[in-house]
Amino acid sequence: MARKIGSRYTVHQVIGRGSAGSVWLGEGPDGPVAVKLLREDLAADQVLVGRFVQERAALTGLDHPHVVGVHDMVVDGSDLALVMDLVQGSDLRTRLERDGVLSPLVAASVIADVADGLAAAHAAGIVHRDVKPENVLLDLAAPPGPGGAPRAKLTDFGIARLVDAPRRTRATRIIGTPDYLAPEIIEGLEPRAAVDIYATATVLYELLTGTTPFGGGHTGAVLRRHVTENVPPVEGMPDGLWRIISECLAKAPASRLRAAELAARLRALLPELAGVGPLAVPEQRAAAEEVPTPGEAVYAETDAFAGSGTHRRRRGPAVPLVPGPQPDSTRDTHTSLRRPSAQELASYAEESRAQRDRPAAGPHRRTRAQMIRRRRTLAVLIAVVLLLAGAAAAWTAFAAEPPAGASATVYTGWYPRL
Ligand SMILES: Nc1ncnc2c1ncn2[C@@H]1O[C@H](COP(=O)(O)OP(=O)(O)OP(=O)(O)O)[C@@H](O)[C@H]1O
Repeated sequence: MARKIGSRYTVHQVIGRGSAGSVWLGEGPDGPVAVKLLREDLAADQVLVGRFVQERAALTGLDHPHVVGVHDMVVDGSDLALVMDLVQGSDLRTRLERDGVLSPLVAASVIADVADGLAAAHAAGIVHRDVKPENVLLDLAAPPGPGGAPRAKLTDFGIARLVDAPRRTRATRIIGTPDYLAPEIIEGLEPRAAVDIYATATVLYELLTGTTPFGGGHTGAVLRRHVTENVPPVEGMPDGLWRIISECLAKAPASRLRAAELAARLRALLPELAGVGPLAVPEQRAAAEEVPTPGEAVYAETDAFAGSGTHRRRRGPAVPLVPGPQPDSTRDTHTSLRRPSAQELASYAEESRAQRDRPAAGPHRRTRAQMIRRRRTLAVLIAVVLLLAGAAAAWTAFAAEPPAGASATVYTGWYPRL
């Protein structure tokens, strides 16, 4: 049913839902638009509305072919709406869920588009802070790129920061989606453009392999891996792509490529990626189903954050962006987390080293089948040990004589014959 938003826009039907509200197909004076209508509790927050108005110029000023443009912002009674370019297509998460992995050529082309969009934003002094497949829209109305790759547009610039601030950006809180968080954010540094590069490389890795490099298990484990672990090489990944990913996942922000460099390096690789088939990585895909490691609940602000691995977990409950009613989406989203203390990170580093020394490459590399096998072996071993112990106890109970004065009922174990 049609509904008026401000004096200039009419919305007709919901085309998507996120944690901050719903996205509607709408009509404006210049033609079709997408209208993101923020949740009522957010729209009623005067501080938040003030910040949106304040940042209006920055949000509406970004004009680039690989950025979803925000045309207008409407504050009207209980409605707070962002009027955007209407992108005819799906988001990258939906594509990834459909295809599992993308071919190196398509993945590199999509990420080159994203990096181009980021370069424009960074040049304007805007850090996205929540780059992830959900925030990349694929424009199926635009002529396709190399290898039939859909053209990509980055959306939701600065929205995470605006909606979360000012209540939840205290020094002890982290804003972002765990799998894509750069280590410096976890360690408490001010997020700069390099955090977007780290997240973009994470998305590229995910498009190629079906999982994020540090995701899987409990949120605390994910954050620890970002800070302490290096991503091991992936078999079959084209060398050029692997070098780019490794450089952009560098722990030191200054060592990462700039957005324009990333786009240029990826585009230069495209000719040699033509004809290279998608990677076969069945084992990693199953990793998302692993169970959390016990004792890793230290970071979780609410139970909803447990098991934040976003890869292949899209049907889990959505995590609310700010306190309030549950969002109507069924997807995970960005979260506000307690930042771990230096001591906690140090102890996780220690734990990580211990894990590395074990034969398995780490809990997030273990498949469900492997874990089930491990558990079965362990159960059989325990059963054998218990049986042997029981047999030994029974034998000694019959063979040994109780000490003088000892009651038979308290004599339960082996006792030396005197
Ligand atoms: N400009 C747009 N044009 C067309 N469809 C859009 C547009 N913006 C968003 N959508 C659709 O609406 C869905 C929800 O978008 P929204 O930005 O609200 O949430 P999200 O980014 O998926 O998740 P979250 O905001 O919780 O992180 C998207 O997945 C996409 O399918």
